[in-house]
Amino acid sequence: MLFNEAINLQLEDGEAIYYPACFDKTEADAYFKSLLKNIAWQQDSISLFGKTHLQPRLTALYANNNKAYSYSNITMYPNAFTNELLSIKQRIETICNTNFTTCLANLYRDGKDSNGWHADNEKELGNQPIIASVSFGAERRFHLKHKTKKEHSLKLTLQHGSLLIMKGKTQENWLHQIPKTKKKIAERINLTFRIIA
Ligand SMILES: O=C(O)CCC(=O)C(=O)O
Ligand SMILES: [Fe+2]
Repeated sequence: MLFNEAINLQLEDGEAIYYPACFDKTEADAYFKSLLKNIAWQQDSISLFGKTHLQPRLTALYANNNKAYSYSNITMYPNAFTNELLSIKQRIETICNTNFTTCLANLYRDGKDSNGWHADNEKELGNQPIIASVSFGAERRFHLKHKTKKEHSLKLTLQHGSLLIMKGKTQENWLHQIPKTKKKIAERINLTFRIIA
């Protein structure tokens, strides 16, 4: 595989590009290990359909401003970026030609952890947001489906050290999820860089 090969996922009414090897194995191994230890992981409760549940994964928010991020009835307040997150941010900013303000980190502890169907369409993200999603650790399946054109859907495996960029009308027209899996799998860290201005 070419280093930093870019694969355009050719989304109908959207735009997504996948870089299977944005970080090489040595870098990705090191980032995984230290992010697991150093991120301020927490498990929040969310309200869905009038019921309160613990979120099926751990999360943390980092930013270079003090703007909160609210979704599923929770409001997260940011920590200041660590040097490590800043170095990851810098790498993907060069690729995306974009300056990100905020990083939402997700830790999927095992196959029972997940992220249900959603679009990242909160109003603080603005119109046609660009979201850059970095994966370290165990590989997980990522599903995309068009909101109205049922024949358009896509499944891919997000690899250790990969980058997935979603932009344009993707959040307007598509939903995405990380489904649970019965496979015995290890932890996965995902970092989604966003702009909250
Ligand atoms: O874990 C992932 O790859 C997806 C995370 C995600 O969709 C989100 O945080 O909005
Ligand atoms: Fe998302």
